[in-house]
Amino acid sequence: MKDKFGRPVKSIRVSVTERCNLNCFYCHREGEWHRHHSEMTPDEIERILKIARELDIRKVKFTGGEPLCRNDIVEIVLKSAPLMDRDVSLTTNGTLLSKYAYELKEVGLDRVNVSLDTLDPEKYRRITRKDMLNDAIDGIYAAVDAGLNPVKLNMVLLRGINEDEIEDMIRFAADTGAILQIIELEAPVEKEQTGFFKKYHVNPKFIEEHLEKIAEQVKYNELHRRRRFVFNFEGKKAEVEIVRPMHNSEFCMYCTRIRLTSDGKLKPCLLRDDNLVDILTPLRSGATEKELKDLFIEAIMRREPYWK
Ligand SMILES: Nc1nc2c(ncn2[C@@H]2O[C@H](COP(=O)(O)OP(=O)(O)OP(=O)(O)O)[C@@H](O)[C@H]2O)c(=O)[nH]1
Ligand code: SF4
Ligand code: SF4
Repeated sequence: MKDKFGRPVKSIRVSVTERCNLNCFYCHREGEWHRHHSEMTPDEIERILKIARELDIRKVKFTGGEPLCRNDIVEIVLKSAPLMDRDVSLTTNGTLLSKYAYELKEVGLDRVNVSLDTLDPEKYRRITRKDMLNDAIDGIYAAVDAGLNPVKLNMVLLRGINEDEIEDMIRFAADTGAILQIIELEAPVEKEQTGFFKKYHVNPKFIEEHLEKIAEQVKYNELHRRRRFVFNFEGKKAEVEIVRPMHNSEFCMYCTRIRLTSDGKLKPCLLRDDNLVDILTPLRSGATEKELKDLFIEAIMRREPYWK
């Protein structure tokens, strides 16, 4: 199904919890700024995903907070995977992944993105306020070993903190067989002028320009219209994607995602909080499938590109 701007909706990002065992200073919490404690059950998630599937949404990504903080995450994936035949993935900070990677693979998880901004324990502590770098690294190795493929590493570029680690991160990703995603710090327009954003934001365009020169192959990520640069790094194959969401009208033009917040609201855009559609409350009060599907369609119709 397409929205008013002709953009098809192909994937859903389901936040299963807003809890997290880390506390990164820049966290955008998948755009969930309202604090709440209610979470959807695996059966409720399954019911909502069935409706998504009827609307031809066939890819799901589980997010949080930290999705592995849910001790029923395996059940959630087990129930959801058969509905989404194309791509079942999860974005995690990796610290609990060595415990779950094999089981998640078994119940239908295809791939995983792991947040890793630095390989320096001191900087990791500064960013996440926790001393868990080794747990995250163990989680990455477990994910590769379990056959989750691809494993992507998400590195948010932070001025004055990890700009000097790009080579080390490329080396680590190439050594582990992971794809490195270098991500621009992002914020909605009203937060763009804050001291915080100005202090840490770096435009990663210069990295893209450099990779354009050295790449042996440029693959095209059809899902996001992002380019993936493949090159030889110290004798190993390295793959790097640059995620540049800020003021990127192309990124929004080809946005095919809708979100479901952990308290059951359909969220048409990461950067907006004023157009949510509550689907969980009607579901809990006995709404029919038709009524729930209409709510889903309403949320799709509220989608609009953020950067135009
Ligand atoms: N503006 C915007 N940024 C997004 C959106 N989805 C993801 N991002 C950015 O991309 C970063 C990485 O997100 P991931 O959850 O790893 O997913 P992804 O890389 O977009 O997706 P895949 O490559 O399919 O795994 C996030 O931290 C955001 O900065 C979105 O819908 N809108
Ligand atoms: S690990 Fe992710 S969800 Fe948790 S605090 Fe850091 S950025 Fe936020
Ligand atoms: S419209 Fe743009 S900002 Fe909003 S979710 Fe899609 S890509 Fe992100």
